[in-house]
Amino acid sequence: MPQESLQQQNSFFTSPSKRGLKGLVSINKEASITATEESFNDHELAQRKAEEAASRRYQATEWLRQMDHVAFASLSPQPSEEDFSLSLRNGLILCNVLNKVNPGSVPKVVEKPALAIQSAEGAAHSAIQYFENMRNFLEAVKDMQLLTFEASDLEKGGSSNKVVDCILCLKGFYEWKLSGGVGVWRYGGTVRITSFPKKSPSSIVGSESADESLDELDSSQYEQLLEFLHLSEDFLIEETRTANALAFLFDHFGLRLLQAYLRETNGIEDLPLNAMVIDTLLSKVVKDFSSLLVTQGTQLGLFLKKILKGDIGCLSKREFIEAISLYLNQRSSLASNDFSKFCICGGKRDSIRQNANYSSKYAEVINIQQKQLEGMKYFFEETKLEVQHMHSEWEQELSRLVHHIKSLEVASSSYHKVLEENRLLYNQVQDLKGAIRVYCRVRPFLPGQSNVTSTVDYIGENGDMMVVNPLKHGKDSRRVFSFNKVFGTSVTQEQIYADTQPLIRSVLDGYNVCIFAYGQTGSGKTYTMSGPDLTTEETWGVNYRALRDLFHISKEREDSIKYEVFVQMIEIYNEQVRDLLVIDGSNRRYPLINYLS
Ligand SMILES: Nc1ncnc2c1ncn2[C@@H]1O[C@H](COP(=O)(O)OP(=O)(O)OP(=O)(O)O)[C@@H](O)[C@H]1O
Repeated sequence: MPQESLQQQNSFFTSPSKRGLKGLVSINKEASITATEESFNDHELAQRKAEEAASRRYQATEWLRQMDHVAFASLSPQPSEEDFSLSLRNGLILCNVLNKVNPGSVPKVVEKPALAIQSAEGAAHSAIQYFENMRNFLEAVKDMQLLTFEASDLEKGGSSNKVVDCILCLKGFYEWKLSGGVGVWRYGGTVRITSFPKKSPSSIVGSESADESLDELDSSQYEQLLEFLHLSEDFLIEETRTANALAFLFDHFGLRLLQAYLRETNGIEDLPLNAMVIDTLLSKVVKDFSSLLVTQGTQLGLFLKKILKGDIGCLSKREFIEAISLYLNQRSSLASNDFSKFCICGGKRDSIRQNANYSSKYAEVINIQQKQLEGMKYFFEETKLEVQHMHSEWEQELSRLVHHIKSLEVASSSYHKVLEENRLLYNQVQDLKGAIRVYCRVRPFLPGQSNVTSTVDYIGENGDMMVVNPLKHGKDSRRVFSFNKVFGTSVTQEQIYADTQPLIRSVLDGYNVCIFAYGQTGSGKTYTMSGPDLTTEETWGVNYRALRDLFHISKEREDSIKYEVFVQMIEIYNEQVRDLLVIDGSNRRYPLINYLS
């Protein structure tokens, strides 16, 4: 459908690649519109075109009325085509509006409201009187490379559509400028390419509503079209850079803002950062970024006007470009103007554009580096604080440890003192008990000796023992012997060792101790000193129990004292000393030492 095709063409602001393609697409669609139009009812089509033209005319009129008080007074909100042309024919409204859009474009405007007689009869006189206005307006518009029209288009039989196109184009340019002049601009839904050939046929560039169909394109227009498409490619490259820079700026700024929200918004940590929350935050960021662009554009405009000393009201093109260069240099030196290169639209002199690009790129690099530096500085400060904090914590911990160690030292020295005292007392007790102690153990009868009568008559608690000699009579038959202690036949190995054990500890405190068994053959010396069964701990004799305690105590004291234990086991038999630890059966004579641990 033709209407749909037009809507599709009018409803985009797409990526550069899509826009690059659009030049071709729009022409093809216009051709298809022309072909399809024939199948439509002529009347219906004409009516629709008239409605569309009227709608665009009202749109242009509304804007003119907003921009200029003369237009407000002389133009009705919805003028007929004739009234519209008549009101604009003297060029006064157009010049006034153009000077507002681009101050100084028409330096001299013939302004005699009294003579602005709005009547069909006075049109010729008015056209002559204000011919200068119209000429100046058309030249200025052409200089600005906007859509233009012929003066005759405002006369009877002329095409007011071209005039409407020119005004809407001017409107689009004005709005684009107000929003900061970034990138490309559009009017009536059509992207305006800001790059033109030296002799640009501005009347066809981007003019969707032009009445001409593809069929009507003559060869020169076709060449112009090809030139336009070629230039579109150049523009495409330039615009891709612009788009990349904008994408970078947005990413940088957007992510910074997002980061700031996440850091500074209270209670955000309670929110689950799911896709919906991220989307919401990002849409807020996008909104902020958009408003920043608009604000920045407005401020830029104000700043430029200030630099240009707006009260002068007019400057030559060269002066204006010089002022922009000056402004860019100032902004570059401040290293904070990411948008500077977009302030100059395409189509200007190459040298100016290159300077602006270099300046802008330089500013961009400096800006990025400065931001990185700021980030590093911030990070450095944070790390420094962290290190200082850790340092003070370590110092506190260290002083606590030093204090603790000192108190331990004090406690340790006291402990050693007490321990020493304890040892002294202990060994004094052992001395008091007697340096030489003699114990007597009575061996039970061996199996098979049950009929024999024991010679031990009585064993006293104080170490006395009475022995009966059946071969003697009277007083001589009984004799009493005194020992430190007498152990009866039922005493266990453990009980025997209990009286010996304290002496083992004295050995480790540096006292000399000697334990030996004495008695006739078969009296139980081996039984008492070694024990009948080494595999059973219960039956261990004095030797093994003493060694076990020695190793146990030396283990307990290993942190403070290191003991070396040597063992030797000897037997004195028939007045000969023999080594009992020799295992080859040679019974080598003393001294021979075996090292145990
Ligand atoms: N208190 C005891 N209870 C039970 N049996 C014992 C006791 N003392 C010794 N005997 C037993 O008496 C026997 C002789 O003991 P043992 O060999 O110890 O004597 P001895 O003095 O070492 O002899 P020798 O001097 O000839 O070596 C062994 O059979 C031993 O088991």
